[in-house]
Amino acid sequence: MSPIITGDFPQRRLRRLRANDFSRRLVAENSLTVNDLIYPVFIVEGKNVSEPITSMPNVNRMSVDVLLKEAEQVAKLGIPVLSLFPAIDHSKKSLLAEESYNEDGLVPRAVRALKKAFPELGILTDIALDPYTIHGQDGIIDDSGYVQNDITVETLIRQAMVHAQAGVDIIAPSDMMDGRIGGIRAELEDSGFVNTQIMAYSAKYASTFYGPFRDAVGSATNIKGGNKKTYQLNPANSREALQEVYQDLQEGADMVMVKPGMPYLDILRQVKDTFAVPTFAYQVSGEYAMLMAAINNGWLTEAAIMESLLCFKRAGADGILTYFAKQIAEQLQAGK
Ligand SMILES: NCc1[nH]cc(CCC(=O)O)c1CC(=O)O
Ligand SMILES: [Mg+2]
Repeated sequence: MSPIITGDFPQRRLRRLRANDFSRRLVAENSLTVNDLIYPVFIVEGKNVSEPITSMPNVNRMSVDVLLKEAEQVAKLGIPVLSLFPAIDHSKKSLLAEESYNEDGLVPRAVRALKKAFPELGILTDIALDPYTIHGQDGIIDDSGYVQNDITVETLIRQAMVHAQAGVDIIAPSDMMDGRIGGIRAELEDSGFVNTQIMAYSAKYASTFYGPFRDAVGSATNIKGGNKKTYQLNPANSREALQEVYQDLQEGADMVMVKPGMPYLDILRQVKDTFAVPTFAYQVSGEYAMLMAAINNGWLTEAAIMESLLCFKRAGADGILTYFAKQIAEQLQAGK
């Protein structure tokens, strides 16, 4: 180790700087600010709808009118980005997921309403077919149930273009098909959307921690005992995650993401150190559910939330998608 940062007791008492609040703050290596937050929300059709999600306490599915009120608070708090996840009525789901590229669908309508009311608030949309397929898989399946890559990518491109036309700021493909970033980027360029940003869910693992999300968007019952192991990464792997990130960057991603968050902090650190690009982490629904369950039982205090988010910063995240975004922004604003 460098002599500059080593030193032996008692010349160097490491506890000295920890003795006061002022010096702990002064020497803190990382901090969380409101600028690090992306707030994921669930949307549904209807008016004045706000329905609770059992496995995600305090998170509701909102109709667009309710979302606009929520977005006003989000913008006031200074949260940079809101990310939209639709729960689609079962009658609109199909094998080919045609509703995913309906110009008058729930997501494009929500994007247009949000961009009109709050032009400064960044809007991110998820690109994947799972809210729109009857089986809950992220793509189009063949007779054996296998998710087919290339025809799925064609549909994802259509979905992305509909979102771009609605005015979305950030397109975030979460489907893990090969080549989708390149396909979407080429079509955006050809259509003049040169400044539409892409945040790629690059290192997305086949995780059980997405369970509560699948309840929230209503794909859980559809996917039944199924899984997404033929396209999402194996939790045993890390070298492969770097290859995924490399490909997405080569194909035109502006930002990359690691998902889930806390169980994959090692991947986050490796991605940041290897590529030095804007890198995000998703504190997913299962992580939210775990923390809320423990907090609501009195087994953990609420301070666990801030600690969990700070760990992402320490591991190299430039920002975090978290269902706690609004709550934490309020806490930060209050100076706590
Ligand atoms: N492609 C859909 C998608 N986009 C974000 C999440 C998970 C988010 C969360 O758990 O909070 C998922 C679920 C999945 O891949 O099954
Ligand atoms: Mg890939």
